[in-house]
Amino acid sequence: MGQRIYRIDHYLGKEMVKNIMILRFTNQIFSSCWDRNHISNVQITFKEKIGTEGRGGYFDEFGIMRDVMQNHLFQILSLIAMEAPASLNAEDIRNEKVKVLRAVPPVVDSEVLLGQYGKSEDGTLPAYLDDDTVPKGSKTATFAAATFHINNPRWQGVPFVLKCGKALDQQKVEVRIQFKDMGQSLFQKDIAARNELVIRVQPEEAVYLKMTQKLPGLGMDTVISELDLSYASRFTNLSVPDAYENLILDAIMGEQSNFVRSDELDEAWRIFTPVLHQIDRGQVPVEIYPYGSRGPRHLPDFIARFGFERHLQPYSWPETSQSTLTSTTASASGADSKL
Ligand SMILES: NC(=O)C1=CN([C@@H]2O[C@H](COP(=O)(O)OP(=O)(O)OC[C@H]3O[C@@H](n4cnc5c(N)ncnc54)[C@H](OP(=O)(O)O)[C@@H]3O)[C@@H](O)[C@H]2O)C=CC1
Ligand SMILES: O=C1O[C@H](COP(=O)(O)O)[C@@H](O)[C@H](O)[C@H]1O
Repeated sequence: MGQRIYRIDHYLGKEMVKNIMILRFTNQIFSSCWDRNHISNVQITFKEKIGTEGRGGYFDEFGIMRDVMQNHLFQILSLIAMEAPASLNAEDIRNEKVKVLRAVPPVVDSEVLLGQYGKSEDGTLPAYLDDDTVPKGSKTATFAAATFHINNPRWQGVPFVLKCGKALDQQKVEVRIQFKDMGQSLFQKDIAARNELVIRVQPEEAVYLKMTQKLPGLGMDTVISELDLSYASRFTNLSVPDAYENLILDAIMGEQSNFVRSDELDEAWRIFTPVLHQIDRGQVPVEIYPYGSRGPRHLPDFIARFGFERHLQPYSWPETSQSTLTSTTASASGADSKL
């Protein structure tokens, strides 16, 4: 075996990424349903509101798949999908991450959707090609969605959809685990929405579990609600360290579990390289999307193709609890609340 090198990936220093192993391996409620029998699909999403804004020269050589997906999002995928390591030792953790990546076949072009941002709908925000540092006529993707399959007993048949893009409608990084339908007819599907576990990496770290409840009142109406752990309200006297703060401390302490080992990188490149070469040769179409939108027009169809279902009932989250109960339930049911 050649000499192993270790690479920094600042996403491994983020608080909520470090929380993934704890969430998975200390909570029976999640540990026991973390598999193909319970989970329909997993979405790992990175969205930035700003475009390249003068950094296009650097970005254009690589594109969004190399810039964000192959590294940051793939590290998150490994932590979500790996088996429990034998110990918390750095090598044991990375052995499991490599093992799960070895079960992932190379991504194929028919399961990739690319986009490049154009001007905003109202024409006020610039297109990628308006960035002076971007080569004229560049076809580099600023948005990518791609689906990965893990051929092992835990994950066979569960698509992992990774999405990342610049100049979108929102700023967020999250993992959204969508559970399967209940599979019974006591309550109709339109009122028994799928459970979703959302791990919001940033901004405002949170873990929430979306679930169906009875809407308070005399009837049997339902509402999509959430079990919510928002860091800012739960841990009022603690601060969340910056990713680099965590990693610099790890480096000083000789703690290597949050650094990427070279064989993990080899596996990630094995999975990405064939399609990246096709993209570099211009063989994968790149759709223009407006600055500030959700991304390419075909995105909803793309994620639906891999099993993601939006709730049929609208969902709204009360920023402050109690006093908003009336308006939340009213908007969720679409009915006039009598509370
Ligand atoms: N603790 C907290 O701070 C909590 C905050 N909230 C907030 O409440 C809001 C709503 O919650 P959320 O769980 O996101 O619920 P939503 O019901 O809004 O679901 C969002 C999901 O639906 C997708 N989606 C959005 N629009 C479309 C569309 N037109 N077609 C297909 N898919 C679509 C999103 O994709 P994409 O990701 O690509 O946009 C995302 O995966 C969020 O702002 C959230 O942060 C909720 C619960 C707890
Ligand atoms: O490595 C990179 O990450 C940033 C996003 O990092 P974040 O900590 O702000 O989420 C991204 O903007 C940049 O293009 C990429 O090179």
